[in-house]
Amino acid sequence: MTTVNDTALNKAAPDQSDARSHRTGSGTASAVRLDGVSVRFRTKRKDVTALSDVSLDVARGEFVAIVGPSGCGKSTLLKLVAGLLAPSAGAAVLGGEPVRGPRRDIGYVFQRAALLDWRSARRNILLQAEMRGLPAAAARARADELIRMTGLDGFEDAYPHELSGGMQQRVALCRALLHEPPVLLMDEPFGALDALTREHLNVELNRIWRETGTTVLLVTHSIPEAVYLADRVVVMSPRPGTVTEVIDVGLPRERAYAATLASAEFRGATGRIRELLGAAGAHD
Ligand SMILES: Nc1ncnc2c1ncn2[C@@H]1O[C@H](COP(=O)(O)OP(=O)(O)OP(=O)(O)O)[C@@H](O)[C@H]1O
Repeated sequence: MTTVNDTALNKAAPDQSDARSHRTGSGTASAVRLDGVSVRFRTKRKDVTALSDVSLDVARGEFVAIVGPSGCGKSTLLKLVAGLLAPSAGAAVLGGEPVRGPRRDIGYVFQRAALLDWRSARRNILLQAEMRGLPAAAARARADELIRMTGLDGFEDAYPHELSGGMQQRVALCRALLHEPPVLLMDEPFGALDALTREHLNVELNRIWRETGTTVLLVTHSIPEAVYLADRVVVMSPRPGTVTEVIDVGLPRERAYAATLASAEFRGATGRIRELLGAAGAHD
């Protein structure tokens, strides 16, 4: 398994993981792969098949968004990649290595920032380094870089209650990126924010993704958010979740917000996704 010591705070990490990463049949480096994955939950009352035969190949540096009706297994899919869940069938492969348990070479951002109230923004970010036993000076330098990148300068010493919801999510994003994970998993990270803040954070995330070169898997309920941010959008069916279609957005990676939303590619992709989700009876 790739450990944090292999990659953390090491500028050369992406190249190293490239050397290790699995090569697919087409010859592209694959950051995340799901091979015919199914997940079945057995509880006392009933069995639930959350995912059924899901296959997906995400290239290094790619941004993939996942949309689908509530309960179709989107969070389950991210947990599989993180190694927090084992598949009932099939396999997840991360950085060329089969996922056999919790992986440390990922960053995870959830809907709620889950910051520690008694720690400042900077010290919440540095928690990642403390938990991983990373060298303190390098971690502080990286935290400062991320604080600048996310526009949190001036708020480093503020406590969570002194930060807006959007700022708290920025802190959570910095914490998830501190150890320079090759793969960032985001589960509805902006779902609790107001529309304007969400828009700002979409623009920032697009820039941060381009600057860091991190592979991103984003679960979202927002079709415009998925299309604005992603190279490809995976549309899933109602439970048991399967891949209905993968939409290639076909936009350049650098995306001015208003111009992107007005583009034919954006309208085409959002229209197609609405059609697919509508056909599944899952979306207005
Ligand atoms: N630990 C668990 N035990 C039993 N069932 C579970 C467990 N985790 C998830 N499920 C079930 O698996 C299905 C998929 O859940 P999951 O949270 O992945 O869906 P989702 O697409 O992320 O939903 P939402 O969009 O509402 O967040 C649901 O029916 C859920 O009830």
